[in-house]
Amino acid sequence: MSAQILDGKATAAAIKSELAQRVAALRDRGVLPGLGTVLVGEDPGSQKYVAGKHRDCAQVGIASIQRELPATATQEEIEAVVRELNEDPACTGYIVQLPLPRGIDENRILELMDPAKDADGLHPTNLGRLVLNEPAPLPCTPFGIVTLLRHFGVEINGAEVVVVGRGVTIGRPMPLLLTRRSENATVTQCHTGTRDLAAHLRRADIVVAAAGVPHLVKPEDVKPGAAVLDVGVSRDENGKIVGDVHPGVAEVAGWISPNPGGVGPMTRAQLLVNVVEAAERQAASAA
Ligand SMILES: Nc1nc(=O)c2c([nH]1)NC[C@@H]1CN(c3ccc(C(=O)N[C@@H](CCC(=O)O)C(=O)O)cc3)C=[N+]21
Repeated sequence: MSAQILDGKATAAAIKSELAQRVAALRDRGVLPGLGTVLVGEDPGSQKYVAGKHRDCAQVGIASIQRELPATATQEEIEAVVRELNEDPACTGYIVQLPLPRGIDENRILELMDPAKDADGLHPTNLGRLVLNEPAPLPCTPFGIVTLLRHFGVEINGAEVVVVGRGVTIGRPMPLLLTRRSENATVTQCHTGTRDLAAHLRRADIVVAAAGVPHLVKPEDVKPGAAVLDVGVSRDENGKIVGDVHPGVAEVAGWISPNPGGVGPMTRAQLLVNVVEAAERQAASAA
């Protein structure tokens, strides 16, 4: 038996076609959503992701505002671009592509962003709102994972979930989303300090593997029928994506997200959701 595929590419396409209608309605009211991206340095992976985001924008009718700085950019130069996007009415939402070059204070950059334009949901005010159960743009990857599970009818309510990883973009916010009353999961967060990862994994109905360790989740550690989400995007020597989930897991799991084609496209789709919702709110408060 082989796991059912949590097809992020197809699900993202469905979300994008719904968003295209909402963007058309906004444009009829004279509002044009615009996504800004700030890319610092020449990392080929980051360039590829940012290019993908602008391609998605074109598909749904969102304007693209691209800002690129060299790897040698200073803290002050990056902050100047952030201030410029905060002021630019054409930019209704934006992201600063992470990681930033060494020596740059990432948190200070995130904090400087206008939280109303935070398309990633990573501004401290918006992460705080998530903790406080207040409406806010949600971090795109955790949001995309919840949407993907819902789309395929994977039961989240009452599920035992193991999140592997404690990074700021996925590992830390993921349990906050999953433990809301609307999701109602029980979550264990594992990380490099976890004594017996396999023991936790074996009990999980849903595994979110976001450690960035190639093939960390092995077939023998997965409960038969579990849903396994592969968030890792390590690269092998040929530049090919290697996930956190061993390919053999597909023979044990009930559902598995392919990588590529799973969580990545969902992340991008939820980014567009955040941009459109920010534009809708900005239009409502201007009216
Ligand atoms: N401020 C910020 N926000 C982010 O959302 C953010 C970031 N920084 N830094 C880097 C990570 C990485 N990330 C990905 C998004 C889409 C794919 C994606 O769509 N991947 C395709 C394949 C792409 C390929 O083949 O390289 C797929 O999975 O099918 C991957 C990775 C967003 N990130």
